[in-house]
Amino acid sequence: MSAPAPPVGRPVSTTDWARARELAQLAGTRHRIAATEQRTLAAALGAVLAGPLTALTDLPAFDTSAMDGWAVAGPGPWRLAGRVLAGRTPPPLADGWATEIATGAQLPPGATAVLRREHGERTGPQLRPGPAADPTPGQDVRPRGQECRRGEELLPAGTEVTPAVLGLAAACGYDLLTVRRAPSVELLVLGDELRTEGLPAPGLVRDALGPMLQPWLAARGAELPAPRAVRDDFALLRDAIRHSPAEVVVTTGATAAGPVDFLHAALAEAGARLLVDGVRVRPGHPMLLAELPPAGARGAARHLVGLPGNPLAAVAGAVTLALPLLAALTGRTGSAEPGGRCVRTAEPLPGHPADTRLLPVRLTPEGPRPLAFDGPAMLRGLALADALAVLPPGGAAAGDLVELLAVPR
Ligand SMILES: Nc1nc2c(c(=O)[nH]1)N[C@H]1C(S)=C(S)[C@@H](COP(=O)(O)OP(=O)(O)OC[C@H]3O[C@@H](n4cnc5c(N)ncnc54)[C@H](O)[C@@H]3O)O[C@H]1N2
Ligand code: MOO
Repeated sequence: MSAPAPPVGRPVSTTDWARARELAQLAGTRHRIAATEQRTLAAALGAVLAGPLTALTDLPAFDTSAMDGWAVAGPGPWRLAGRVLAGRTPPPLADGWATEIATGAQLPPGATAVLRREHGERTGPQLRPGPAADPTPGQDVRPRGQECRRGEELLPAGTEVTPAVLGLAAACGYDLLTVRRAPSVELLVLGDELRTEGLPAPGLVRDALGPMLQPWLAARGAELPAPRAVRDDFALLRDAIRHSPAEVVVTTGATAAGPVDFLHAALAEAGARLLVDGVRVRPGHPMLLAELPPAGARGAARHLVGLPGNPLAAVAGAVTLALPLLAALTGRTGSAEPGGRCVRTAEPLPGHPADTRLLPVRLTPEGPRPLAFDGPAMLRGLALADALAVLPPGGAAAGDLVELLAVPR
C-alpha cells in the first residue's frame, strides 16, 4: 500500500488549552493504574505512594533531650552523676539529681527538664542554674510523640516520593514503601533529518527532544527505555504505534501538515480515537492526544501523545498533555502537577491575541520575568527558565495572578 498524503487543510487549534489539559487528566483518571509494588527507599524516589503513609512508631519514639547540657530532676541546685549519650538507655534520675546529656539522647526516667550547658554553673559535683532561673518543666525536652503518634496518617495516598518523603519514612521506621506501578512509556522520535550525535550539518539537526524528554518523563515517574528513532515512513510509524507495548506512546514531530507528517494517517490506520487534535496554545498548537486500541493479551489501555517537532512546542505539549496524563494514571498529586502554583506579575507579560501562551520565565523577587529566545524552535530561553507562565489570550497585566508550570528538570 502506498503512503497516504498527509491531510491538507486539517482544522487546527480546536481545543481550548485548559480543556485540553483537563481531557488528558480525565483520560489518565479513567485508566488509573491500580497495581502497586513494594520498593526499597532508595528505589522509591519519584514514585507515588499507593496508600497513606502512616507512622510506624511515635516520633520521637522516646523523650529526647533537645540540647547539650544536663537532664535535671526537680528544682536546682542538683547533684551531678554520670552522663547519657545518644544511643544509650539511661538509668532513672532521682529528684535533686542531674546527669550530663547530649542532644538527641534519651531522657532518663524521672528527669523533668534539660538545662542547657551555657545556662548551668558547675562547681565540683554540684550544678546550679546560673544567672538564669530554673528550667521550666519540660524545657528543652522533645516529648515522645511530639511529631506524630504511631498509626497517625502523615501523608495521603498519591503523594510523590521526594527526598523529604524518604527522610520522613525512614525516621518513622520504613524499609519498604508501597507505591503505584509506574506507567510504561515509549518515546518515538520522528524525523529523517535528525542525528543523535555530532554537529548539525546542512539539512541535518541534532535530536534535542530525545535527550530532554527521556529524563524528564522518567523523573515524572514514567518507566521508559531509551528513545527510539522512527524514519519518516508511513507504514513504519503505523506499525510502531500499533505494536508498541507501552501504556503511553509519546511521539515527537509529524503533527502538522508537511509532506511527510504521517502521524494523523498512521493513527487512523492504527485504530486510534483522537481525544485532542490541536490546542489553542502557543507554542505547540498542533499537539494531540489519542486513545489507542489495547495491545497484547493484557489488554491494558493505551494512549498516544503527539508532541510537535519544534522543541519548545514539544515542551508545551508535554506540560499540557503528557504530564497531566501520566500524573492522573498514577493518581499523583503535588505542586509539580497541574494547577500547582500561581504568582503575581510585576510587569505585563506578552500573550498571544487569541490563544493561551506558555512563556518561559525567570522568577525574581519582583515577579516573573520573560526570557529572550523563546521562539517555538528554541530552547535557549527555556534552559534558563524557572517555570512556564500560563498567559491568557491577550497576555497578563501587571498585578495579575498567573499559573506557573514546571519546566523540564
Ligand atoms: N502549513 C503549516 N505548517 C506548519 C504549521 C501549520 O499550522 N501549518 N504549524 C507549525 C507549527 S506551529 C509547528 S510546532 C510545527 C509542527 O511540526 P511537526 O510536529 O509536524 O514537526 P516536524 O515538521 O517534524 O518538525 C518541525 C521542526 O522541528 C524540528 N524537529 C523535529 N523533531 C526534532 C527533534 N527531535 N529535535 C530537534 N528538532 C526537531 C524539525 O527539524 C523542524 O524544524 O509545524 C509548523 N508548520
Ligand atoms: O507549535 Mo508551533 O509554533 O506553535 O511551534
